[in-house]
Amino acid sequence: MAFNDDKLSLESVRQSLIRLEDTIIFSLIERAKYPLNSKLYDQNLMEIPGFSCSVFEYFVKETEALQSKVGRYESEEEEPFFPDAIFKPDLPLPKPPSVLHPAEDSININKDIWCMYINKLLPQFATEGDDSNYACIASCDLQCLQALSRRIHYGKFVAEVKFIDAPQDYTPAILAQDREALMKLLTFETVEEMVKKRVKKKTMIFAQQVTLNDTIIIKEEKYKIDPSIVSQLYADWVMPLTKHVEVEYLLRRLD
Ligand SMILES: C=C(O[C@@H]1C=C(C(=O)O)C=C[C@H]1O)C(=O)O
Repeated sequence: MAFNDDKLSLESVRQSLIRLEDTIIFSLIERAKYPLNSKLYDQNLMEIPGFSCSVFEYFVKETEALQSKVGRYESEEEEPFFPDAIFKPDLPLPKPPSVLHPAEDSININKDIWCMYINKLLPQFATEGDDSNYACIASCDLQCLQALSRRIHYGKFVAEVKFIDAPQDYTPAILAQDREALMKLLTFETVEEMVKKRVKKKTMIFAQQVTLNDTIIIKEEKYKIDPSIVSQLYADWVMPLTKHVEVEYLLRRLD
């Protein structure tokens, strides 16, 4: 994404984050087609030979194992949800370029993203019920989780460009391992306000019911997903977790 450009810049990284908003909103709209289907996430629903987990966890482990063989996790933009269940790629594909400090490898907050998504976010927008569409729903959930994880771990790239642009500002706080000072330095409240507003506006557009008559229905109850849930998701989780990743990366930037 941003590093396909000649030069990694805060502008190019922010453009990638803006594009990722579309991916997140569309994947949530897809998931919202289905009811909650809570059995999918039940750890004790059934015995899966060789696994001791929910059907969804089994689906994610097996999918990540396959995707790892084709090199998904060779990219600095991708983090697995189950790092212990992935493989080294078995195809001789070229590796994406590396632009981050090697310490990036130690930062993976997917456990927090998983808990937030299943326990907090899904119940807000998935209707109660069970339609037995487990495989389709698991696939939608994984799309949502991968998009959210990519966006949040993109904080590593944001932190890298911020450090490169102003090492004199960040170095003292890194040497002092001062999380609070780093958080203050990397926070741009006006940008965050714009993100929340843009995400709400995009959801209002993408989640409309489009018909062939001229009247586009924009009543709140007709949106495929409530736009305020998505902007709240950004305010409460996506941006704070992105900043958490930024701080964690910067703390290790001079290792
Ligand atoms: C990602 C950035 O860092 C911080 C996090 C933001 C976000 O998650 O959208 C926005 C502004 C900053 O407070 C950025 O500066 O663009």
